[in-house]
Amino acid sequence: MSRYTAYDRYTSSPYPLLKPPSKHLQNSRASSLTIAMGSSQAKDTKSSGSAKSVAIVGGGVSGLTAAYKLKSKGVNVILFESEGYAGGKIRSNSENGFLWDEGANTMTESEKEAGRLIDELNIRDKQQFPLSQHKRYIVRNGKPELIPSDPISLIKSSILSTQSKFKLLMEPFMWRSSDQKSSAKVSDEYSKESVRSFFQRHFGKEVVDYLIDPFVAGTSGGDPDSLYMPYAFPELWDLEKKYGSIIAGAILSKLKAKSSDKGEKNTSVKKRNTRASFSFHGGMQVLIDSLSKEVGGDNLKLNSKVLSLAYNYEAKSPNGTWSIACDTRNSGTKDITRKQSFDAVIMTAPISSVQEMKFSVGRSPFVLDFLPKVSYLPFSLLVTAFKKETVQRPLEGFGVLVPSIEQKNGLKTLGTLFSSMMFPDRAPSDQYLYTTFIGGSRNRDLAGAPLHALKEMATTDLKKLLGVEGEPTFIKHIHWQNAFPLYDKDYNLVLEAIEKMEKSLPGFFYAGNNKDGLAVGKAITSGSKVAELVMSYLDNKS
Ligand SMILES: Cc1cc2nc3c(=O)[nH]c(=O)nc-3n(C[C@H](O)[C@H](O)[C@H](O)COP(=O)(O)OP(=O)(O)OC[C@H]3O[C@@H](n4cnc5c(N)ncnc54)[C@H](O)[C@@H]3O)c2cc1C
Ligand SMILES: C=Cc1c2[nH]c(c1C)Cc1[nH]c(c(CCC(=O)O)c1C)Cc1[nH]c(c(C)c1CCC(=O)O)Cc1[nH]c(c(C)c1C=C)C2
Repeated sequence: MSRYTAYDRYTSSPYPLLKPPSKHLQNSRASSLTIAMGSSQAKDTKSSGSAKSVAIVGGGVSGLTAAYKLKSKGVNVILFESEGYAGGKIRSNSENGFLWDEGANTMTESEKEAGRLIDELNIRDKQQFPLSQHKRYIVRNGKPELIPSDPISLIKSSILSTQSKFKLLMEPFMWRSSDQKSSAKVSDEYSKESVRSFFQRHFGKEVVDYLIDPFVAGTSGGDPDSLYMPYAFPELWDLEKKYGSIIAGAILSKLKAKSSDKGEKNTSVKKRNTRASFSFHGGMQVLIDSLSKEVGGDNLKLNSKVLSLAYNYEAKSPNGTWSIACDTRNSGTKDITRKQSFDAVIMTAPISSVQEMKFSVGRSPFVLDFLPKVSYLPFSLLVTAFKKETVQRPLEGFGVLVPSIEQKNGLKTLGTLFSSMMFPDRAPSDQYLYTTFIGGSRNRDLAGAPLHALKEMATTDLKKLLGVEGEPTFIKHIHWQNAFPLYDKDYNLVLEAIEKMEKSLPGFFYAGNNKDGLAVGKAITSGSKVAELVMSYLDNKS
């Protein structure tokens, strides 16, 4: 299974053996439909008999989920994917007894839609939970320290100074009842506050340096100065608005949720630990393969890079249709192909790709100059294996994260997943497999370093942290030039521009991780929700 992309460079080894819902946007959808269609057009067409057709652009997990959901409701779908494979930022690979993920390594069911999809696809029995997943490490003074997993062990641990522990204990005193008149003040004062400033106000600098900084690096590739609270942690941002203290707020809202759950039946989904991370036997690819199978090969147009989208309508008819032109040269076709007549379009390609596409409405071009430039984070992943006897201090668990401040101890990587400790069947039994992340907003330049330099960085850090000796027995390099969008200070402008596109273009919908959050579960929810919106749009279209 080897796949090379033009979009993201993939370099093979020279060693053969070797939680942000964009509520503002979701709420605005109903009004955008009214504007796009006019109230006189809103007729029920369920009984019209003719099947509707929808074009989906982008075959990542959000596009595949949208296609699967629509198809299961009887809608004709065609999914256009520029690469020769589906999955986008999810893909697994295997060679010589090793199996590794090149994009997302794990996911959770924090989003209900993710659990629902796994059940619908019938892949529950393929779920694979990492061994000792709660053992996660942070580097302090050059050494990996276990991150305490509950408040008592945090107080007991040596990961924070006494002063920081005291500040943590005092944070609940920032609490205000939600009906206090000044309740919105804190967040208003610090409107668009950076992640660093927010957590520093609540917990102090050391907590930011040793807990928040590595956490945001390990979940978004960002850093506390570039990320902004309303987009990076919308739930905590809202909790503060409501309660002042985030610890007290979290406890109170958990209690409220528990009491409102009491009446509900104890379903198997409810009993599941939705926060646990997992993959599948065969890697994250299992999810993609299963979705692709459901969507069906004929509906999945690979090697089809969308170049332009046109909304065509006739003066006297209220209902227009979309046509799409794509470059299919990679699939052996000589030319640009035009596919006609879709009732709606779901766009899941990154904004940077949308900016390269041409849009038109009738005979007029629809110019996208209002779409701001999105900043994307580059990454290199180094997958390495070492003979077990050459690793002096192997650690059990999920992985280790390196706080920025620890760069002073010569560490250059952002963190390493203990891939075969989590999933022992992914490497021969005499070897350990690791996945090391380099780059992100902390070290944009390092992400593009040549392989020999990246290999040196990864092995040097693994030597310091785990005591690996000698050369890796196996190495793979994956480079993502645009791994994640950075939800920075002005990300609201991007979200507003997406909303403007949706309002201005009839039957045009946007979904995916450039809008609704980075986690795989959020991309699934995004695809699922957009399919529902499209269904109600189609039902209202005559
Ligand atoms: C290295 C890495 C590690 C990650 N780790 C995790 C993790 O452990 N857990 C987790 O929950 N999430 C993780 N993520 C994030 C998660 O994988 C992504 O956010 C999610 O998969 C995005 O899905 P998507 O469908 O929104 O976008 P994408 O997967 O980016 O899909 C968009 C698709 O659009 C296609 N496209 C672009 N332009 C065009 C065009 N012109 N025409 C047609 N198609 C086009 C692209 O080829 C792509 O397939 C990770 C991501 C990366 C990169
Ligand atoms: C060091 C860099 C990275 C590592 N993984 C990612 C990066 C950038 C990418 C990533 N990992 C997760 C997500 C989803 C985030 C979400 O909102 O759920 C993304 C985009 C999953 C994840 N990884 C870590 C945590 C705490 C989570 C959240 C889910 C969970 O709790 O399991 C921590 C972590 N990431 C990396 C390492 C080495 C590590 C911890 C030791 C690598």
